[in-house]
This record gives sequence, structure tokens and C-alpha cells, in this order.
Amino acid sequence: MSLLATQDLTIRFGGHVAVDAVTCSFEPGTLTAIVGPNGAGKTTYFNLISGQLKASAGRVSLNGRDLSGLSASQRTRAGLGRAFQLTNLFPRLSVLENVRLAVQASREGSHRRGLNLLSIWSDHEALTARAREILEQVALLPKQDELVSALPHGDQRKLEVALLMALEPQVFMFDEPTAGMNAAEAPVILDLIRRLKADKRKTILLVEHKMDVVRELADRIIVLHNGALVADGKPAEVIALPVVQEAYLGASSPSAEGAHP
Ligand SMILES: Nc1ncnc2c1ncn2[C@@H]1O[C@H](COP(=O)(O)OP(=O)(O)OP(=O)(O)O)[C@@H](O)[C@H]1O
Repeated sequence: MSLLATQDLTIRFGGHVAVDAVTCSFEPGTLTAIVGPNGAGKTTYFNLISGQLKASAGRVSLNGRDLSGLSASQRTRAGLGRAFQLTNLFPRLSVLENVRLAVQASREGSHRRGLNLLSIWSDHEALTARAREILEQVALLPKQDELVSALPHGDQRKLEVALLMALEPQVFMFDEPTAGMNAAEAPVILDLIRRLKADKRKTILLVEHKMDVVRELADRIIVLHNGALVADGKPAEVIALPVVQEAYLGASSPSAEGAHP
């Protein structure tokens, strides 16, 4: 049984079918890159999986459980990890405090041992230690005391990834994780994704426009085109397809022919 699967997943906006009956499954220990031209439906597919959008038809399942009726936060609790929108954060709290809250949320229950001051303090220490560990991995430890609202864009993106790590999901969903980052910042996030990949229990989905990143990180690539899944396979085979060449490398013959769903 696949960890995560979509079955005929579809969404229509008025007459426009943005995601068109996509059936696909994702296995643990695999990083799948989702590629396709602008407007192909990649982000919308992510939004349908994570519950930010409600499907017009089809279903999403995790460990065989149908998630269709669940909200985005219920899906997060079920194990689907999507980077937080920074608007969900507490801008007037520090970077460390935000990550600590996310660690605490993911360990809900274990820190509530009644009003025993000693256990409250030791839990607080453990949560802080874990939050610092995560911040170190995303190279944000030097900024742990800064207010989230004061962070530059690249650091905000790193913080999104830190919060995702804090939740310890089964499925990590990254939507252009290095977009807007400068040349010094992007490798930090890519290194982190490489390390996550080494954990064979994790399933990673990555929407990424940079083909060199996709080529290096992906075990498998799926291609969306006009909302439909038009190719699925090993990176070298999929990258050679005309639809991918056209979208990313500006080849002259736009065609999905020869692709194999
Ligand atoms: N809320 C919405 N209402 C109406 N149309 C939408 C909505 N969200 C997405 N769309 C449309 O659905 C299509 C797919 O958009 P989506 O953002 O998923 O594409 P994408 O592959 O992620 O593109 P990009 O690579 O440019 O980020 C587009 O035509 C877009 O305009």
C-alpha cells in the first residue's frame, strides 16, 4: 500500500479544469519532483493534497485513510507536512519561540503533565533544545532571538522549513523552497532536503522550477500539463521528454506526445 495517493483528483475553477483526474501514489524513501509549465496545476495539486483547496472530484489518501473530509490542519495532524504560510506565525514572537511552539504542537499531550513545576520546566527545556537543533539545521540559530516580522525574505523561507521540520511529518511537501533566496541561502535548504532524503521513512514531494536541483534530488519526476499527469518516470527519461524540454529549456516543439502516464 502506498503511503500517499491521489485518485482521480480534480478541481475546476468555473469552466477551467486546473487539476484533471490525477491518479498517482508516492512511496516512503522517495523524493518525487513535480514539474510542468507555468500554470500546469502543480501548486493547485499541492493545495488539494494538503487540504487548502477542496477537490471537485476524486480523493486523497494517506496510509489507506481517505482524507477527503479533513481540513488542512487535520491533514497536518494526520502526517502531511506543508510549509507554513508565514501569516500563520506569531510575528511578535521570536524565531525560537515560533519554532518551539511548533515542536510543542507536534508533541501535543506529552508536555501536559499537570501543574508539576519541575516537569513543566524540563519539558520547556526539551522543547527549546529541539527547537534550537532545528534552527541550527536551517542556519537560523544566530537569529533565534529576532522577531519573525523583522526577518528578511530568505530567512522567512528558512523558518517555514524549520516549522515543517518541527512537525515531523511523514510527508514533506516543498513548493519551490528556495524561491527568492540568494545564492548563499539556497544551499542550506537543499542540504536539508538531501538529509531528509536519507531518512527512508519520509516521503518527499517537491515542486521545483530549477532543473539542476530536480536532476540532482529527484528519484522520480511526474509532469503536469494543463492539469493532467502526462509523464511519470526516472529523472533522465522524463527530462528528455519534449513537454519538459519545452517548458524548461525552451525547445521549439511543444508536445506531450511520447510521454507515458
Ligand atoms: N483559486 C483559483 N481560482 C481560479 N483559478 C485558479 C485558482 N488557483 C489556480 N488557478 C488556475 O489554475 C491553473 C493552475 O495554477 P497553478 O498555480 O496550480 O499552476 P502551477 O503549475 O503551480 O504554476 P507556476 O509554475 O506558475 O507556479 C492556472 O491556470 C491558475 O490560473
